[in-house]
Amino acid sequence: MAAFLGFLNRSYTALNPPDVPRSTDSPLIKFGILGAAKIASMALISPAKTHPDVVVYGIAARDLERAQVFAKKHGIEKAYGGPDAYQQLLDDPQIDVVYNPLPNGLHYEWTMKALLAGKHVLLEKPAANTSEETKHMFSLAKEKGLVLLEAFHYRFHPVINRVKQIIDSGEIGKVKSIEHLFTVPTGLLKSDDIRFNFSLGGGSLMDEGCYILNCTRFLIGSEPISVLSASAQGADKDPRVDQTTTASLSFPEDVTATFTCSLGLPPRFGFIPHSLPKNEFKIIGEKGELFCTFWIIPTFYHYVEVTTKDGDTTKKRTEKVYRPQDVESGMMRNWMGGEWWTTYRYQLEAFVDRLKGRSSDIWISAEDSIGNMRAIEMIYEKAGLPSRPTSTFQSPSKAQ
Ligand SMILES: NC(=O)C1=CN([C@@H]2O[C@H](COP(=O)(O)OP(=O)(O)OC[C@H]3O[C@@H](n4cnc5c(N)ncnc54)[C@H](OP(=O)(O)O)[C@@H]3O)[C@@H](O)[C@H]2O)C=CC1
Ligand SMILES: O=C1OC[C@@H](O)[C@H](O)[C@H]1O
Repeated sequence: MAAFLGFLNRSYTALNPPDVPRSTDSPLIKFGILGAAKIASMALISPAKTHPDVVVYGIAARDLERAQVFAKKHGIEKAYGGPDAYQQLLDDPQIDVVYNPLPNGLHYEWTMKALLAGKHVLLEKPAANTSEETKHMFSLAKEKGLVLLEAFHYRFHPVINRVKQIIDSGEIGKVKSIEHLFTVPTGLLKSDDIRFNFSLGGGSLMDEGCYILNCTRFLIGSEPISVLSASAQGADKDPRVDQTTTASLSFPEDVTATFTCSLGLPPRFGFIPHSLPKNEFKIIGEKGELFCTFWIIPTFYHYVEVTTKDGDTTKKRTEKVYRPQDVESGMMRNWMGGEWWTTYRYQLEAFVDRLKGRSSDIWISAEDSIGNMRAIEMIYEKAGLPSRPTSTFQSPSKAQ
């Protein structure tokens, strides 16, 4: 009962966060959003309400009415609409930071344009369609002295840092393998969803696989050496779009990572439907195992189960980690946070810290983002699928 009430309390507050007073010490950091994307509310607008230094100031949509409706709904001051709306938002001197939740295939063009306009960028995952594009974006950000972050929000939540801490402590022994599942049942996503559009950077590997690869590389602490096997089931409308991908990767020190990601997992035995999305991993070590579920939305629900064997004795314990202080000693010692803080709220805290020149020890570096896209490309190649198309945008910048 207490657990259920805790779940209700956390979920309610996470979805209806208290509006905190704006800071009067320094000018507010003004965010502008490119596109009235579904994820914008959860990933930025809601977290911004509880950050005293931040305001979401502008929204640009291809359709003016859409921008205005979105602005009214979320209390956003400025709405840009029409074919030039995105560039108009970038040209607004009031805006300090651009949030880019456009379809993956447009990440590169609009992040480059935002950086060229002198804006910091919070960029949705995956960073771009290719690793080359990812490299160019980070080179330009560096050249301009701007903050660019690929929004792998889960990395800023205490639970994944606690998992990393358990692994690094040696409690389950040397890691031998890691198995991931990140799937949604068939029918949850409509066939016209951007995730099924090849030129917009669709595919399960781009959408959910990018998280799996980022998490695996983080937990193992190295880059994959090779792809041992990879197979993809193409979507009905376009076989180049992987509806489901299964792959196995080899990492240094004989670690193997296996995963399945899916934008619509077909029914078991052809007729028993999967009712729930899955988001979980199991790490097998020489002395035990660690299982973690719903690491992508841990505020709402998750648990970590650690099983260790000592001779004939098996010990099992379950942890739930919502607060920075639950990550014993180290990494999150000085972090703000709370049980209802979402992954996105923790991410915004770290992003603003960077903008203010305070470097947090949890971050997604340029190398991390580039390495992730490389891993995606390696898997597509092994599965016999093309990488998602390169953008036609030509950057005038020398930082290539
Ligand atoms: N961090 C997270 O937890 C999540 C991240 N994402 C990522 O965020 C991004 C957006 O996802 P999501 O919010 O689900 O997507 P939506 O389809 O809701 O939003 C995409 C936006 O892109 C704009 N757009 C511009 N050009 C096109 C085009 N040719 N076709 C379609 N849309 C276009 C539209 O803006 P306009 O209003 O101008 O028409 C639209 O609002 C993706 O990169 C995805 O991977 C998605 C979900 C969760
Ligand atoms: O970023 C995301 O997180 C959750 C997924 O189910 C979704 O498709 C993806 O875009």
